Amino acid sequence: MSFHLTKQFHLLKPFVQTRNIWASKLRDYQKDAINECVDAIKNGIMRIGVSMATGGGKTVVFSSLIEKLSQDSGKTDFKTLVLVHRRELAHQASRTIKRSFPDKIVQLEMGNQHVDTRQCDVIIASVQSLIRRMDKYRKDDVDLIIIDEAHHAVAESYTRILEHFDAADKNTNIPVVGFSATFERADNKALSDVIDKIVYHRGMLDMINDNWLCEGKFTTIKINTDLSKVEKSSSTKDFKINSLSHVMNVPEVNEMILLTYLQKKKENGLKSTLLFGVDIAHVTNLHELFTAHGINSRYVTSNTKDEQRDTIIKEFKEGKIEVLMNCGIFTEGTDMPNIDCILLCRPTRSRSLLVQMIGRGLRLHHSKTYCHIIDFVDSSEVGIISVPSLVGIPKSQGTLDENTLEELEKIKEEQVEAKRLSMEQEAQRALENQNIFNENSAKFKEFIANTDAMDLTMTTYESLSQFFEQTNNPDVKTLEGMSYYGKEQELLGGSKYPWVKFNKDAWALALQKGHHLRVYMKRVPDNGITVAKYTLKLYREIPKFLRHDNSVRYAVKQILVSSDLLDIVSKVEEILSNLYNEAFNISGSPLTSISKYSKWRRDKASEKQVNFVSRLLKAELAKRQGDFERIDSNGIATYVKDMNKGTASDILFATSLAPSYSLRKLLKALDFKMIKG
Ligand SMILES: Nc1ncnc2c1ncn2[C@@H]1O[C@H](COP(=O)(O)OP(=O)(O)OP(=O)(O)O)[C@@H](O)[C@H]1O
Repeated sequence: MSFHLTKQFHLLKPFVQTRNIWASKLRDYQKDAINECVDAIKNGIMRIGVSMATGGGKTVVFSSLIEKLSQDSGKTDFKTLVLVHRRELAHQASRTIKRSFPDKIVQLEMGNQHVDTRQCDVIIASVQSLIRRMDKYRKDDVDLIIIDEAHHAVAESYTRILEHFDAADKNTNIPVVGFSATFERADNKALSDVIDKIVYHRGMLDMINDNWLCEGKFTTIKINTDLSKVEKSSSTKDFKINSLSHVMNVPEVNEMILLTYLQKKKENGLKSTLLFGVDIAHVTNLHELFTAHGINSRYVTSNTKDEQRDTIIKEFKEGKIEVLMNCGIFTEGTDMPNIDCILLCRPTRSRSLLVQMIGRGLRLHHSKTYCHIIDFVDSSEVGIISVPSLVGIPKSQGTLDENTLEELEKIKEEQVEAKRLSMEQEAQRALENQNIFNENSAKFKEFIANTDAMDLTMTTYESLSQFFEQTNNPDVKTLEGMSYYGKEQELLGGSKYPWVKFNKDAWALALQKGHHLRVYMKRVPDNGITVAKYTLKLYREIPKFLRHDNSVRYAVKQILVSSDLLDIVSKVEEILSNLYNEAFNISGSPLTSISKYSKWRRDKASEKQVNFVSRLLKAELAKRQGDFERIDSNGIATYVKDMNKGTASDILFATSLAPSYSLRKLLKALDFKMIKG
């Protein structure tokens, strides 16, 4: 009985308005959608999808598509199966087809209604009923299958039905056309088991811009709940209703919903509000609360009898009910265009559910300019599809208040732009860092090469007098016969460079950018006597981004070991001139800048330095109260007040290497000074 369109697709003609009473009224985009379907089928793409925002008139479109394909088939007994998954959708489809094509025989396969296959043009079947009555149908009984709200079509029951009619794969001979507002969020892989191509898409914003849908104003209200612990269903991944109800159906949240409604009603003169609650208990509690505050509200749940439900819907449409509450009933296929406010009190992780809920309010109606959509979101927003996330705003920046979809799109664009900018900046920074890295590692390599070279080209002074001649050190003669300590004081402490003693047998000289030289003295036995052995080391501070391990701050290079401090000192001279001229790429004669006699060192210490040194000294004094007799915080204050920049930077440098030693020494010196008066 089935008419195999694939064999006759060339017979399909572009859609033209025919005898249907709606045809003259079909909107342009609806005609386009029909033509796209016809074209695809003509080209042998038999399992197709039409994506159209809620309220776009999918029922109207598929009614006309049925008529079109039926006419083109030339068959007098062309039969269409429309698959729906809920009562409202079945009735809506039935109404629309009958109204559009009054001479078509439309029958329902649902509940206690049964189709007479011999004399029916359109079978509207609820999936749940049809699956139990499949024996009644032969596989070629139908010529076209329409799936309403096709994002559900991946469910097993749909597949079984499609298999029964030999329409479960792309080689099907009969077209399968799915309609949905939310294809994009369905599991693509799974959806592709049922649909091969989405041939037409028209989104919510396009429809609003073209005035086919009413503008929404979105407000988010943060409520003090934590949904992160709410259990999730393993199949739908949405919150489990029981668990969600525990968190949402609490007096504080319900009161917040009431107060928000009252406030918005006052501001906007709301007349017809649709509220989505979590479960029957939630809706009942809210109903009680709203009624107690004089609000004319009713509710519909799965327990409400069909007749009663129809009466409530009728009264609501007539404006007799202010707030209509429901849980899971009015999500799809509800056509109540007068809705001017939606209270989303049922947080969801399902994008399609949110789209469907919002869609109820966006139908055009003479009584409203906007539909106010109020979204109650928890503070964590973990995985919740809230209104901002719906339009691609990852996480709402604060809350929304009366934002239109267009504004939300702008917010999204701004965020995308900000993200793009920050990515660009990051890329730029990364590039700069890379350059610095390259430059630094080049410098570092060069530096290492230079220090190696220095080692090789090091001038070894044959004698002290040769050193004195070459360094013009006037103090030379007094060194003879001095103790280690005396020599150190003379050659390092008395040097023209600001060496600091940062530990008992250790001195350091700051170079630049954290790089410094250190001289360590070790007493070693030599032919029965103890002699000093000095080691000169270069500490090169590793740039932070080059550090593999945060505890390793310096690259250390041993430069010279000698028992003669003068060797060390002359080597230092050489290193300094090499370093400052080459490795650090400083032109001119920068050596004076680290000289103890540089002018900058005599300037008064900055306030920051004064405060910092003062804090360090006071903290050290507090730790070692008993060690000093006279020095106190007043003494410290007097000392730091007159401190110059050179001294301050020496103290800070020494304490950066060994925090306590130099502070203790300084306190001791100050204490001594105080005793002396
Ligand atoms: N061409 C048209 N002329 C007049 N009214 C139309 C037209 N198309 C759609 N409508 C009306 O727009 C409303 C929404 O249509 P319909 O219910 O078919 O949309 P839908 O896309 O199926 O929505 P939902 O996804 O919410 O079920 C209905 O009231 C319908 O009568």
